[in-house]
Amino acid sequence: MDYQKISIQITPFQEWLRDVLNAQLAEIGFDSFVETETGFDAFIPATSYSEESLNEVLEDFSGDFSFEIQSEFIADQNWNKEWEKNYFKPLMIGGECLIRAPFHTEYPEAKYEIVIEPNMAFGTGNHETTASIIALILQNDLTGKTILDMGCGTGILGILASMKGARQITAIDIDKWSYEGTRENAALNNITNINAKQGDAGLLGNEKFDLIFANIHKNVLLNDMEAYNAVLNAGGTLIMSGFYTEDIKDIRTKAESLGMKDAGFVEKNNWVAHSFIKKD
Ligand SMILES: C[S@@+](CC[C@H](N)C(=O)[O-])C[C@H]1O[C@@H](n2cnc3c(N)ncnc32)[C@H](O)[C@@H]1O
Repeated sequence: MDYQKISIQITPFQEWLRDVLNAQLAEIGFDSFVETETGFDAFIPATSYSEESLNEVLEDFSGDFSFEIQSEFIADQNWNKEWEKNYFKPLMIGGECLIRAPFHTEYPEAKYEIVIEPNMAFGTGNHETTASIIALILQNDLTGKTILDMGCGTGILGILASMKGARQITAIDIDKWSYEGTRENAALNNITNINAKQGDAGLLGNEKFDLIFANIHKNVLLNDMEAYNAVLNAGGTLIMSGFYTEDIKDIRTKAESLGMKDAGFVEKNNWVAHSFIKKD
């Protein structure tokens, strides 16, 4: 797929504005964001890009802020190179989980080493939401557990769960790149117990899980939480992420209305990963 890369510098720079713009641009089709010192780079499939829609989003803030915008067309075959060159560096989380690409040659040793082939799927550990869930997984023994990884992206969470002893992982993503990426990344890491599927909560059936990750976004979580709850074993944990601190109340209200118990949350740069336990 060809992509359009839009680099935006914000003056005066405000982190909260970067988060707000990322959320609003996601609504008009941008699907990946990379933070820069005074702004961010945003990526959108070239066929979905509309300069007019972008300007409409920025106009709302133009009274208080100015934006310097650069636009670059990235042909399909250049994407990996672009990523490799600029963004994806070996990353250590919690002192024991290293995430790297196959092309990295220098990296520290780690107890868990995850190799991710960068493509258009989300999930290299660089985003706060992924990093927070990885940190939570590292704190737990998953031996023998069954896992559902909703919105699996690169498959990174399911791969770590498998390395931590999970028995079987179902990984679902609505996006074809992510579904294919999860299969490829599982193979790259010699993981054989991840069953990747393309789709959404509509694919969930009778199979039950001990632990569910859903790092998607607020609206999908609110909409599909009932379906996640329905396939969670009693006493099992649902970890949701992909929303902001100010959204905790809505997420919690919905979870509690379904009979789940608040099991705490972690917060990183205003991004939240919230755990809930299904009552026995
Ligand atoms: C923020 S990424 C998370 C990727 C990875 N799990 C991680 O933690 O880094 C969200 C993923 O959810 C997928 N997604 C969006 N809506 C979905 C839905 N309704 N059901 C399943 N997956 C969805 C997107 O395609 C994307 O890959």
